[in-house]
Amino acid sequence: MKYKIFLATKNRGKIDEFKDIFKKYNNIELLSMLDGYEFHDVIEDKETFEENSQKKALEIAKVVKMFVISDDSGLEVKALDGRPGVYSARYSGENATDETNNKKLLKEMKDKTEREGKYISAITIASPSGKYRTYVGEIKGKILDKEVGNKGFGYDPLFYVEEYKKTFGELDEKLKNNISHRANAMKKLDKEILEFLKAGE
Ligand SMILES: O=c1nc[nH]c2c1ncn2[C@H]1C[C@H](O)[C@@H](COP(=O)(O)OP(=O)(O)OP(=O)(O)O)O1
Ligand SMILES: [Mg+2]
Repeated sequence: MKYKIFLATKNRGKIDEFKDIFKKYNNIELLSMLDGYEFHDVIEDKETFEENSQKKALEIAKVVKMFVISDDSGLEVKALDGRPGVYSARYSGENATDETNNKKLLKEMKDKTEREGKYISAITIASPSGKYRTYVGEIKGKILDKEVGNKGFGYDPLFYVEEYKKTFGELDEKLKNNISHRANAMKKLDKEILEFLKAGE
C-alpha cells in the first residue's frame, strides 16, 4: 500500500528537510506546494506550537482531502523570556524575512550574557475527516552574537550547538535533519505513522 501525505507548509526550508527525513519511508509519497497544489495561509493565532500545528494540519487536510503533515516551530530564548516563541516567523513585523528576524534577534541579545535558547517543533499528522496526532521535539543551543554559516534557514546561522561546535548554518544538512527539533518530533511520529495511515480516514 502506498500512502500520499501532503505537507502543509509554505516554507521551502521545511519542505527540503521533510523530503530528506521522509526518504526512509518507501511506501509514503510526500506532496507539497512544489507539486502544484494551492492552499490558503492559515492564521496562526494560537498560544502554543501544538495548537497552531493542529490548526494548520486540520484546515489544510480539509482543503486538499489528503493526509496532511504540518509543522509549527520556533525559537525560545531564555534571556528574552521565551521570545520570539510562537511569533518566531513574525518577530520583526508583518513583512518579516529571515534576514530581518535575525537582525532583530542580534539587537535584542546585544548585551545579554545568558545565551541559552531552544528550537521547538510541533508536528501534526491529520486526516481529512479530522483525526489528528501531535508530536513535539526540541533541541538546545546558544544564540551567537554574529551569523555563522549559510546552510539551513531562519535563525540557523545564529543557533550554535555545543556538541558539534557548529551553528545550524554550518552543520551538514543530513546531520541537522538527524538531531534537530523537527527530527526529534519526527522520531516520535515515526513510531505511530503507519498505524495512523492504516486506520484510514
Ligand atoms: O530549523 C529551523 N531553523 C531555523 N529557523 C527555524 C527552524 N525551525 C523553525 N524556525 C523559525 C523560522 C520561522 O521564523 C519560525 C517558524 O514559523 P512557522 O510559522 O512554524 O513556519 P513558516 O511560517 O515559516 O511556514 P509554515 O507556517 O507555512 O509552515 O521559526
Ligand atoms: Mg507560519
